[in-house]
Amino acid sequence: MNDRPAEIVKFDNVGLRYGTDPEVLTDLSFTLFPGSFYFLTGASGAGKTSLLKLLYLSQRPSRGSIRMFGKDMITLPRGRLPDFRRRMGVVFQNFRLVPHLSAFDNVALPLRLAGTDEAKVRRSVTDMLEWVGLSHRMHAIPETMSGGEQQRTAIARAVIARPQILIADEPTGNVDPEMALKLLRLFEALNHRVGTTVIVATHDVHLLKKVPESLIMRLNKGRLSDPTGALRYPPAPKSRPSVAGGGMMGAGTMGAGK
Ligand SMILES: Nc1ncnc2c1ncn2[C@@H]1O[C@H](COP(=O)(O)OP(=O)(O)OP(=O)(O)O)[C@@H](O)[C@H]1O
Repeated sequence: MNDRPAEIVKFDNVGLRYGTDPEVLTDLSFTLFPGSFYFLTGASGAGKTSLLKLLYLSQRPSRGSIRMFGKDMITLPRGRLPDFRRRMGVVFQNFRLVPHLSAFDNVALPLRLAGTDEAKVRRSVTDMLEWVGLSHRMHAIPETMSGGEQQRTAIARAVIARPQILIADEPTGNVDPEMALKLLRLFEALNHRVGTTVIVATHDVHLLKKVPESLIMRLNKGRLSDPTGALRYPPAPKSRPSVAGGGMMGAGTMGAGK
């Protein structure tokens, strides 16, 4: 009935150093549960981006154990990484949109890479761009788009393939407070309606209050300030209504536009 693992991420005594430098992440042990909403916070240089890189598998830890989706990521052969990356949506701090592709083609990328039928790609991407309030900008290339439009395109691309986990690095760093709130509502909608686990790194403490049910992980110089991991931990994931049929694609707008 439910093929999701009880936990989506489990770190045990993870450490990370770059080259021969001192560790930038030390003794990280925590669990992320499916369907929960996490903020990762801490001062600049605390290690937020480094922790997210471990999560989206672009960096291997120097020590410790990382399990994701019920599998050991440390011993996973490199060739299997793409399978696992496909389950993740990543919003990078600097968007990383493909500069010569339109908003439409950027958002379509994950579906096309997965070999999705083109008619379905067209339908899904059109729906998704509507969902993020960008129908009128679908043919625009990134350099002609505002920061907020690029950010929403990046978010649409991250969620189009309905990832099991959304990993977002300072996703509101480049937009005004009104847009920041709008984007946060998009993440909440994804979390509520699709059941995606969300982790958002931010140093903006005001954002934390905007999602009352979120769980807060605080990094301090590479350590989680609560040694047990995420603060205000849930004993178990909250149950979410199951998503039938089109799920997010069929959900119409989710408050992204106005
Ligand atoms: N590729 C790298 N090589 C060497 N050191 C690095 C590398 N990436 C990050 N660091 C160092 O690791 C530490 C943590 O950096 P990280 O970018 O993870 O922090 P952060 O909390 O995301 O900071 P910010 O909020 O400013 O983005 C910093 O001291 C940084 O200089």
